[in-house]
Amino acid sequence: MDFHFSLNDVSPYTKRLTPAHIDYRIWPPLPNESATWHNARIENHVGANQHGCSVMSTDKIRSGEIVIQEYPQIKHLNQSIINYRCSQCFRRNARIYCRTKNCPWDLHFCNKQCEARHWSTGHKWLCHFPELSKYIDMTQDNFQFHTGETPMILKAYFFSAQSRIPSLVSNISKHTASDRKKYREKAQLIAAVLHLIRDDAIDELIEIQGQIRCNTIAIRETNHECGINEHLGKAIYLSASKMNHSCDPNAIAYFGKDPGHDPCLLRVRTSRDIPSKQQVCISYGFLAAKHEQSARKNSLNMLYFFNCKCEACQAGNVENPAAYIYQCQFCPTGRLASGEKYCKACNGRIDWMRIAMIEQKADEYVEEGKILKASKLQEIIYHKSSLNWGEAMDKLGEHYAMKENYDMAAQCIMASLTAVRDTFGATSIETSRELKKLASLIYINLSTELSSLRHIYDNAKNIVKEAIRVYKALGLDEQNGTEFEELRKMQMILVDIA
Ligand SMILES: C[S@@+](CC[C@H](N)C(=O)[O-])C[C@H]1O[C@@H](n2cnc3c(N)ncnc32)[C@H](O)[C@@H]1O
Repeated sequence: MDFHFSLNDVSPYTKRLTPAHIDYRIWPPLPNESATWHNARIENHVGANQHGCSVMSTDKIRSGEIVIQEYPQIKHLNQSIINYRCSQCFRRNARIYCRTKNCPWDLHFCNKQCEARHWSTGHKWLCHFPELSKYIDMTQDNFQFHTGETPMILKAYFFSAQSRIPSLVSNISKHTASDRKKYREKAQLIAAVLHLIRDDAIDELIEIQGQIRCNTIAIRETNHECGINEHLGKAIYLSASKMNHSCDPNAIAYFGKDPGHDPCLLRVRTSRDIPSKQQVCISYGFLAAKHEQSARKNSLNMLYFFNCKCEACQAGNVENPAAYIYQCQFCPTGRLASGEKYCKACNGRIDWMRIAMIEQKADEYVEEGKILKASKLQEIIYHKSSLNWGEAMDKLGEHYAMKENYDMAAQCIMASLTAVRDTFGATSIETSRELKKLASLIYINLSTELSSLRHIYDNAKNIVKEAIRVYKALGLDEQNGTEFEELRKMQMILVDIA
């Protein structure tokens, strides 16, 4: 990456400020945003198979309980939305400018309080340095995205007058040589512009970029009306960042809506019951149910610099449902991964040539929009618990729904729900989506076919009830309020009909 800025460029600016002015002690302390764990605590493990700190349950935790709610210690709004989102609270409709005329950072705020808070927690200081915004942050590549923009690095550097974020891992020795070179270049430029006087400033600024890269959480907001998941920015949560990754996580991190609708408030909820003294883990984006083990390992190594030792990976021999998509040609139970010569259940020799031909023809039909024909072929080759079968049934369900045949559509989504539930578990985001779809279809059916009402009525009641349970267990009742309200209304109407 080119910074378009050399150290020679620094001198005209640094003349304006002496090292004493820029000494780190004048940076305002950041407010302490630490959070409390419920039925869990951070423990420090030392040992061969351990990965530093982790979060352990101190008591039995029930599925759906919130283990932590936390505001970020350091956050940064996505550069592409600074014109309409508040740089302090990330809310929409930001119209107030920074108090400095011609603020080099071009920030917007939703009200004077947000502007004042941003000003007093570092912006007052950054406003003196147009060169930091113009030269260092002008490149918007992936590298910048991962390491954090200059304000984030500086807030971390001056955090509580310490020189790096306390106790966060950086795994710096595992980052690639070329990335470390880029960290050094950026650290040198920052140190030169700010005239940092500490001998170890450069090393600390490098370490911080590693810490940001290994611990930042992307803040997202889902607009449920149009289904868009907007990336608002990134942040460091000092307590939640102690949670390790698992490819089969027992907790989910999300940005819920608190009464004040703070888009940056992070919540972590358990997605199944957790016995006492067990690790509470989230997923950093890779799931055993969805991604193959080698792909997960490679991605985690590349993005976060660790070799995953979660229980799902340790088990090793656990069959990855995502890989076992085919149905044995001879027995109803056999489930096969691509290329396996024999079925483990009946020992039958598999004819892969035939499977490949059927699959290719089915794909052609899908491309031509002949969904019904495609599904007839897919039914022959895909296992009924596989996601491929789930997707096929989803498409067919859509096809019937377009033709207003809601009964058939509901039957297809029921098959898709079975595959998704078998893959991701009964209490999972994926299952909740299928349940919601199915509840809506059965509900429409209920209102359009009053004559055959009885046979679908019980079904509707059970599906809506199950959807409500899953939404509550995963915190989707708050996170996805509009949909939850719809389910609630359906439930009330179903009771009235009875
Ligand atoms: C956000 S931190 C989690 C807390 C960290 N264990 C600590 O001591 O602060 C992420 C780092 O923890 C370690 N880690 C997390 N999950 C892991 C896993 N499943 N296997 C091995 N190391 C893991 C890696 O070093 C990773 O970069």
